[in-house]
Amino acid sequence: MTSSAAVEVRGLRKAFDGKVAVDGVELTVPRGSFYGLVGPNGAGKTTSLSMITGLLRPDAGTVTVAGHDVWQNPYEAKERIGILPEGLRLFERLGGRELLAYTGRLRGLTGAETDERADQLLDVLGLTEAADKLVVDYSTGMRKKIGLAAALLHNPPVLFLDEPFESVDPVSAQTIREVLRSYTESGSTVVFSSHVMELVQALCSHVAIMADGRIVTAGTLDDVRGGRSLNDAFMELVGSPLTTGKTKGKGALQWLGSSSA
Ligand SMILES: Nc1ncnc2c1ncn2[C@@H]1O[C@H](COP(=O)(O)OP(=O)(O)OP(=O)(O)O)[C@@H](O)[C@H]1O
Repeated sequence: MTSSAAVEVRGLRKAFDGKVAVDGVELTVPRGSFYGLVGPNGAGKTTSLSMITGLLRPDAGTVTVAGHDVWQNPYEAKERIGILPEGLRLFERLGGRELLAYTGRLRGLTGAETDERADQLLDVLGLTEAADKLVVDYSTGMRKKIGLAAALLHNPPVLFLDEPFESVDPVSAQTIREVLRSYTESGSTVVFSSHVMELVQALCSHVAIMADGRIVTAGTLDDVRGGRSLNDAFMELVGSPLTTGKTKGKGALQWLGSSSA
């Protein structure tokens, strides 16, 4: 792996019951980049991120994170990874602060270090008041935020986030953006998946567009956009079923609306 790459993915594949979900993904994520992974529903983003972070065993391919092979040397690799996965499972019967204390110890931090970092993260993410509330009683957005705090606690060099802004209120989203920006400016790397093109365009230095289990295009934001908005580039490369689907040109959905009832 080149020294400037935070993540190298080669020939990554996965099929479920014979149906290919990820079909030979190749990706190089430069160190210090803010890397967006976009693609339509079912494109294979979550499956790819799960394999890249060591949560799902690939059928084929290799992944290195910060120079460590995720599947050959999982401990070395996972020490360097922070992850906010899709459908995050949390210890529901712990309070937010307890969850961070537990995570800190799992990550090898001292109690004092964990407490200090946890206090700061709870404060910045607006969770101080809810710090002693059980996670089971958190809202969806609060769960995202406590999950993000847990992912950041050990200050990993590479952070993987699956839809980190989903269900998060605008004020918290702005805070998260600022936290992640300063995190990448200090040389750490963020890889995140999102459906919100404006957000990816505003935040990311690099983008990969994925469709049907493959990377359609990847590179710097400017290269991928090619002078257009990211949304236009996405639409051009991936297409909309209204213009490319089997009902195109046949007045798709003309029955919808103007109901007489
Ligand atoms: N555990 C599983 N068992 C069977 N099929 C699966 C499983 N996980 C994912 N798939 C299939 O793999 C394909 C890719 O799914 P994936 O969740 O990776 O897409 P995605 O790009 O993250 O989509 P979205 O944007 O909707 O979250 C889909 O066809 C999905 O049905």
